Amino acid sequence: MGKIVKKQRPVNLDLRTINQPVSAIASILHRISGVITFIAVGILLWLLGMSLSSQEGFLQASEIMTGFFAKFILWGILTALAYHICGGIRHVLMDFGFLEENLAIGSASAKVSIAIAVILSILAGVLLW
Ligand code: HEM
Repeated sequence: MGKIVKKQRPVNLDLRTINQPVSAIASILHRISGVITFIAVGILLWLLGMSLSSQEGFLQASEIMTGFFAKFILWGILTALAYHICGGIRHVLMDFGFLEENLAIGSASAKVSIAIAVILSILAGVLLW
């Protein structure tokens, strides 16, 4: 006997039209910040290699880092790293059972990690400019 399935089921797969809970936003940001951090490792190693190659290399790296665009990229990297670490610590605390895994704690800890990352991002901006 076939299953009885409602023909008009609610289907909404357009993520832009779904009101995402803060924990979902925190999760998406954690993935994006992880990918940015991964790309950043290459950029920072390239810069480190240049600065250690010779005296001229060091001056060249210093020169690159005085530009607004380079500072903006570095600020983005530091912001992504700050958020990734905050979100990562939240994950670790949940995994070890220090934070209860329920909706209220999940939402509150997501808000706290985003807020701390915003503060660290502002501090990174102050440090760079
Ligand atoms: C070079 C440094 C790092 C890079 C490139 C990096 C990159 C990534 C990437 C790409 C993911 C996968 C995200 C996903 O699939 O949703 C991830 C996950 C994760 N990262 Fe990092 N990460 C770095 C440092 C850190 C640090 C310092 C922490 C600790 C605070 C951390 C904690 C985590 C945790 C807990 C997860 C798993 C999250 C989950 O279960 O959804 N990561 N990382």
